[in-house]
Amino acid sequence: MMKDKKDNSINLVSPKDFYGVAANCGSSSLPDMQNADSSQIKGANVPIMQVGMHNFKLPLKFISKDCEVRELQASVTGTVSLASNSKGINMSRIMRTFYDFKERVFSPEILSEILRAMKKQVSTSRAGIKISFQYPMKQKSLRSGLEGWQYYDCAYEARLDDLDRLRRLVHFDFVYSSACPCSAELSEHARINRDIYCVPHSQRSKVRVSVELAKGETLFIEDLHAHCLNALKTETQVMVKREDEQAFAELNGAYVKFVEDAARLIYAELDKDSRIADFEAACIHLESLHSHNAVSVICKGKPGGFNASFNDFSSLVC
Ligand SMILES: Nc1nc2c(ncn2[C@@H]2O[C@H](COP(=O)(O)OP(=O)(O)OP(=O)(O)O)[C@@H](O)[C@H]2O)c(=O)[nH]1
Repeated sequence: MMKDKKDNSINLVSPKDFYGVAANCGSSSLPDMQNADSSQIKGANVPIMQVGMHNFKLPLKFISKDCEVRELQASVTGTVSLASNSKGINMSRIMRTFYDFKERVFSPEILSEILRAMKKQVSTSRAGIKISFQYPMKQKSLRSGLEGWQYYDCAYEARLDDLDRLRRLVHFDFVYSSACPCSAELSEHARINRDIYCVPHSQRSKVRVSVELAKGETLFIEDLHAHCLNALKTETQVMVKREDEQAFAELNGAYVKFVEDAARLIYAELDKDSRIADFEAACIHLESLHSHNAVSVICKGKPGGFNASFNDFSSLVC
């Protein structure tokens, strides 16, 4: 629809003309504000650390440890650096570059190819990408022999810096039950000394494990799940009959844990895996005793790696 300047009437552009105009224009003859000269920069003419797209969604293929390919919904965030004197980036090129890979099977390995293509297409010195997805795994019940699907919040992340150094990270959330060791002791004390029956407090808890892969190494989601289960034992259950519930109660009795214990148990597990160059684990226990949560963060402490910078845990609440 175009406004006729003379008599203020509105000219309706016919569909033929509309597409004709569009076909003749092409984006090359359209204004290109993102590539305007530095006189068009508003505010301070300084570099920008990250600029790009957050949370665009598309179906992607992921491969399991037993080589099964699954199509899952993914949410992608891709950003690049922007130098001073540059007004803006060609924003669509981040998504268009990513779409060039959309038929590929995704694992941490492919991210470096995508980042190199992003740096080239957007002519930038740094690039970063994070692909978040929910990964399904079958969980066997503790005693009844049944099974059910459990979904895990995961993400593959990678960054390519100015010197083309690559960091590849895998993030994995593991939800578990934490029975309090102090409450367990106090309950036993009341039973033995005053014949009082008590139930120690326990609560749903979560650990977000972020691991940096060693150069040339890979890790499957199933590997991180195995590490968390070996460390914490009391994963929340899917298919539960009474015999499974009794088994779960026994498991919690055998593996009581403070939020400090959870962090150190995960540390001990991840520290053994040579495929992991660095890691951070953030734990949150949604306390049923308190009106607040108990939290902890632990990291391997590789120089220049995760430094357990202050975590406000807001993104961790189950
Ligand atoms: N840089 C930038 N672009 C934005 C922003 N918000 C919306 N856009 C739009 O992103 C759209 C796509 O940008 P481009 O990738 O440059 O589109 P294009 O110029 O047709 O793509 P090329 O042909 O690759 O140059 C443009 O219409 C921008 O106006 C923003 O905050 N920053």
